[in-house]
Amino acid sequence: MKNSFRLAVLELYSGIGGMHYALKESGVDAEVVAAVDVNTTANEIYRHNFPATPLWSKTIECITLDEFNKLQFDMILMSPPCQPFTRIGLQGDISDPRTKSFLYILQLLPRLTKRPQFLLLENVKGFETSSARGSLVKTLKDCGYIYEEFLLSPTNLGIPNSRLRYFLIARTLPGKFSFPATSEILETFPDVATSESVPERPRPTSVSKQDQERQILYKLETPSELERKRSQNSDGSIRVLQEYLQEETELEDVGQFLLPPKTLLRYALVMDIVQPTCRRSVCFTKGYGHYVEGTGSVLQSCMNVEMEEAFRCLDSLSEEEKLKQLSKLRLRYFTPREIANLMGFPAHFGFPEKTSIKQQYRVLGNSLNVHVVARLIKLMVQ
Ligand SMILES: C[S@@+](CC[C@H](N)C(=O)[O-])C[C@H]1O[C@@H](n2cnc3c(N)ncnc32)[C@H](O)[C@@H]1O
Repeated sequence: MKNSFRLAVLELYSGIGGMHYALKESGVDAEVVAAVDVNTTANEIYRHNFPATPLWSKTIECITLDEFNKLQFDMILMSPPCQPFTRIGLQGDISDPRTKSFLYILQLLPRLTKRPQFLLLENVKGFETSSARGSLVKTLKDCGYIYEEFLLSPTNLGIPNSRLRYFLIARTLPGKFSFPATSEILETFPDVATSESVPERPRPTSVSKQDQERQILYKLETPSELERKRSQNSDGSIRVLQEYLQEETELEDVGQFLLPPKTLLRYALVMDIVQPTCRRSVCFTKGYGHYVEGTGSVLQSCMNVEMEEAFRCLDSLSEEEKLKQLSKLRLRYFTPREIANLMGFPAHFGFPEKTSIKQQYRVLGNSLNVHVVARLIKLMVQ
């Protein structure tokens, strides 16, 4: 029987349950009454971690109004497919078939016998200029909601990972948010005094003048990219990557995460390489571990060698010599567990034994930063 104080939550496009973890972390007294997703692998992982949650393995558009009404939910948490809105994609927006289920939800909202009090949506940067966002905002206004939009990244909370995403939180009138609502898209948390998000161990790493002078463009990077990375690494309000890494002794087979020779030779100059002492990493996407370029950072796991030394005069070397030189860095992929750490998944989150590493990267790349969403849920409800 439903506890009358506990909020009933509908988790749409539930994937591996990033929203569910965020809900738990938010401390809001709530229970997921149904999670919906069509992806078999994601659903197996969801079930593995939330065996007691009703998981509907079907497409959203085949769920009837009646079935939704029966759930009596107070909150919707959802991350609709983002491919129709990605800046590098075709931006099919509402004409992309993958937006169909989202438009179906917008049609249902005014027809529900009891409208949910709260709604949170996550999507990629790019969604804010889409027609889908226009339809969402119109529906919310027509249904008597107030809303606030955000463009946030885990770096806003001192986490050394970029994952800039669009978020919208909404609640029904006459309720109001605890912060002054604006018509702007907020790029920081309204309630986060900077000191609150600063982690315990920020030690600003100042780059010495001598080091700066030694920095040369040995990779295919523009001077402004290099400068951006340097300034991120010296931002003491961000934690260091080391805090999110596994001990190599913890890894069953570290060899499987080392970059294979072919990849080293082909992509060394375009990879985003970070060290454990860095305060940054780029967004991990679903192609991580499979494609190298633009899918996430790789880690230099041997620190006895300067990166600059490994890349010196690379062009003039034979393939064999090149490989020998680059191998000294022991470049490896972040493990799925390390990516889960950066994305805020708790230590007890796990994968069923049969989930391959490739599948783990894929579902994590599709998921979200739990800490960022937890903070937004709290902000929406309080
Ligand atoms: C961006 S991911 C959401 C990830 C999720 N928040 C998580 O933490 O893993 C989108 C998810 O929507 C699911 N999906 C896409 N279209 C769907 C539909 N029409 N009905 C149900 N699920 C759908 C995909 O299988 C995918 O898992």
